[in-house]
Amino acid sequence: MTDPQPRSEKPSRTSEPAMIEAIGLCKFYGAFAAVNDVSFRVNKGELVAFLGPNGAGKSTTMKLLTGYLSPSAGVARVAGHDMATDRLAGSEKLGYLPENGPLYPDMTPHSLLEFFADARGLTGSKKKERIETVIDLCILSSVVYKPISKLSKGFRQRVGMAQALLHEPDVLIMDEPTAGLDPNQIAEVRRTLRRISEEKTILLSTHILQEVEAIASRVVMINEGRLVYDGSVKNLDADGQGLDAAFHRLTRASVAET
Ligand SMILES: Nc1ncnc2c1ncn2[C@@H]1O[C@H](COP(=O)(O)OP(=O)(O)OP(=O)(O)O)[C@@H](O)[C@H]1O
Repeated sequence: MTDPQPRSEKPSRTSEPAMIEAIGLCKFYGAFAAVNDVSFRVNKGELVAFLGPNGAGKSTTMKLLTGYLSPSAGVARVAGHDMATDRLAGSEKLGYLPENGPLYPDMTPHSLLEFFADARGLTGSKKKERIETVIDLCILSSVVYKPISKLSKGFRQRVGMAQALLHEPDVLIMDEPTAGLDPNQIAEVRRTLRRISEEKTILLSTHILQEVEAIASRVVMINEGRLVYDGSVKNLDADGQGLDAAFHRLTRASVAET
């Protein structure tokens, strides 16, 4: 089988420590491999886009990295902590925005943030200050006392982001933070991401290739559970045909071989 991986360019921050590491990660459901021997790292300060078609295994990989699922084989590390054996320590450094945003639709953004602040052990003035900071950062002040169930998808995503940022994590893993948003909301989420990416290490999955060009420094791509690209955005489009064409080529490779 030919190797469709043009891993031709080194990430720009190779000297920085790895904050997210997937090492030979596998997740099997019966005989089906949702994630198959996936290895990559995200170094401190990088914003890496995680791409792949529907069903490629992005959410499963992210759940393995966050310790939400345990791997069938391999190791997931966040800030050096093995998420299978040292999840609590890793979780202190990690903010996670799951695919469908925050739960608890009957709560308001404020009560949800209070709930998570309590769960994170934040108290007193620190708790108040962190809640105010993430409300400002994610531009939530106009909806802070409305039930989450009544908020637009864009605001719900931002509530999820605020929750993920509450404990000042160094690392963010975000599963499709712009899914289902209109162009204005996407622009707003992008601005928020740019603001926070100055200080954080971020892995985010997306289907939107323009998103990648707009915000990411590097791309990791999977297809049918396997890594098919790990390199710069620039190199992904080395032949000048555009990112759509590159995505198509890389994610059709294994289909063509079967
Ligand atoms: N609990 C499960 N049991 C069996 N199969 C599963 C389970 N969870 C996921 N899968 C399968 O694993 C594969 C990868 O799913 P995953 O949700 O990780 O893909 P994805 O890349 O995030 O897709 P999308 O872009 O549509 O969200 C899919 O074929 C999915 O049906």
